[in-house]
Amino acid sequence: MNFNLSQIPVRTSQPRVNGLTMVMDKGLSLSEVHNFMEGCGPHTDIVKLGFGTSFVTPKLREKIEAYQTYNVPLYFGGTLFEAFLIRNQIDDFIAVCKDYNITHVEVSDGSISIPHAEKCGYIEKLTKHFTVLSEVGSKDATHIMAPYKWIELMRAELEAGASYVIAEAREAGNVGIYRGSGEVREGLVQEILTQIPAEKIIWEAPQKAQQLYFLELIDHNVNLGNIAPNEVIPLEAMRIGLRGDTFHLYLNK
Ligand SMILES: O=C(O)[C@H](CS(=O)(=O)O)OP(=O)(O)O
Repeated sequence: MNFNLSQIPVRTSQPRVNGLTMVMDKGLSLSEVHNFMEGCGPHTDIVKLGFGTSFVTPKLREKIEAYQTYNVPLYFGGTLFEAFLIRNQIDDFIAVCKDYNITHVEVSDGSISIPHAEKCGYIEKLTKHFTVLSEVGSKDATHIMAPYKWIELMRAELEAGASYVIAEAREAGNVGIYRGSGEVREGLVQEILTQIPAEKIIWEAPQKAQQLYFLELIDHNVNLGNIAPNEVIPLEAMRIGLRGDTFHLYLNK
């Protein structure tokens, strides 16, 4: 930290296993990656190259290598996994990830329907090669799942070998664990937490109010995802009580 300030809650340290900040990169250029890492590397634990952006991003290899020089694990968005899967190209997906020395993959079914046993089979298969993050929740706002179902799917995916389960929200934070307005489905979240350890869940929380909800509900070391690159430092300050929204959380009254 840059100077001494008392009553700052202790953050887990990198490489973190909880307290993760997962960032969604939707197409930063090579030089922007270097700038981003210079400014936010100590507070960025994992980077998702969003949806199919990797297919069209110029200098992809150099960009991935750049992240790797900063020791930040990265993975292709779940949509890209689904794009390979629906084209019967899962072995090509594995080959591409290996070719780029990618260590993490996301297994999701947000845009397509996969029988759950089959999804768990992909998780199992991919854990032989990579650290797997699996995602629960649909990108279709009309697809509402009961809390018991979320719990059942999350539990099965962790048992299949996923290191974390990601709770779907999309880039806007308006589906999955949120209502269309962005409001948290609080009953759902709280019920999930009765059965699934918080350290094993990455909550997609692109909006500040959503991040704040989880910081207050769990703690400052909650795993949060789909954070925009320019929101990494503000989130880090908010985690430790240095933003108005959390200012009083850690002060001895
Ligand atoms: O990166 C992806 O594939 C998508 C992007 S968004 O969240 O739908 O905007 O996310 P994912 O949660 O990884 O499926």
